[in-house]
Amino acid sequence: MLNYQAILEEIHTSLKKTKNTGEIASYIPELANVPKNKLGIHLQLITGENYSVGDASEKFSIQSISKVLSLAKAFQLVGNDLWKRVDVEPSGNPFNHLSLLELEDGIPRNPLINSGAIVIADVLLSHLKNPKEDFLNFVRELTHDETISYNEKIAESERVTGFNNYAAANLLKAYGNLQNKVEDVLDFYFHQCSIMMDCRQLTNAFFVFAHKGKCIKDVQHLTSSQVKRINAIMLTCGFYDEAGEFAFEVGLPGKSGVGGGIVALLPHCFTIATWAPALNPKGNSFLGMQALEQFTTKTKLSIF
Ligand SMILES: NC(=O)CC[C@H](N)C(=O)O
Repeated sequence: MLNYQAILEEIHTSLKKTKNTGEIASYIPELANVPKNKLGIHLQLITGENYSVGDASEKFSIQSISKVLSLAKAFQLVGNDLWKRVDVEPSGNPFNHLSLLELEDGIPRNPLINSGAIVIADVLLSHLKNPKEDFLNFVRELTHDETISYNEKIAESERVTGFNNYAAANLLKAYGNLQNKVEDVLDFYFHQCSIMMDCRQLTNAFFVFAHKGKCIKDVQHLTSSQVKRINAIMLTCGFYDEAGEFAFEVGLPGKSGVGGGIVALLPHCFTIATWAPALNPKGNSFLGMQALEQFTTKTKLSIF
């Protein structure tokens, strides 16, 4: 039997000694206020045991990690029709690149790059009565946690500096792949990215992807086929142009965000979340990637 607590502590100790060459994302000014040296890891086994180390109970902005949750809600609402508007291929490009979007007639490569997530936001706007409220309720239902909320300051900070996302949304609109107003879709998108969670809450939220669509309280939210597809998209697209590297080093489906969070999972076994806000040049947490590499190497638990 593995001593998970001891393993997490070993990883934490070793990474605290590592020179952190990552940089905090400052293109969203409000994110730049977070101390660089934070490091938290939380592990939740499918059997319900929990293990924590470091700053695992401090909340941070989940940013692009929210794209998996919005994808899950949209997939639940419209099923396979979703794939008419967004593809499922890795982009091999940074999360905010637009060149492929133009080459491919306004169909984003996948739902986890910004343009793809903006299309998903548009789908949710068209299908939810009170989009921001209903989406937040979905996240709260998955986690059974009413304390999870948007961070209005971060959403506003991104709105006033989000020129690249405005460009993406306008391009999508020009190609006829947005039904709602650019401003409304982006308002929803900036809010979903601003959601605050700690590492433990993230392992609760992503439990559904490790447990055939059932959340921590055993309620079925997605079919096992939907979960299989979402996990495949996380594995191939969850880390943008570093998805190959993450599969190679860690070997788990997962998702990163520019707030410094990463969540990953082994189907039928566990979910794990890390938070270390300084990012590598590809926009993924510098220490978080290493923490997860060490975890799957030490435990020999990966999908491969
Ligand atoms: N990779 C990320 O976390 C990016 C999300 C961020 N809100 C953006 O759109 O730029």
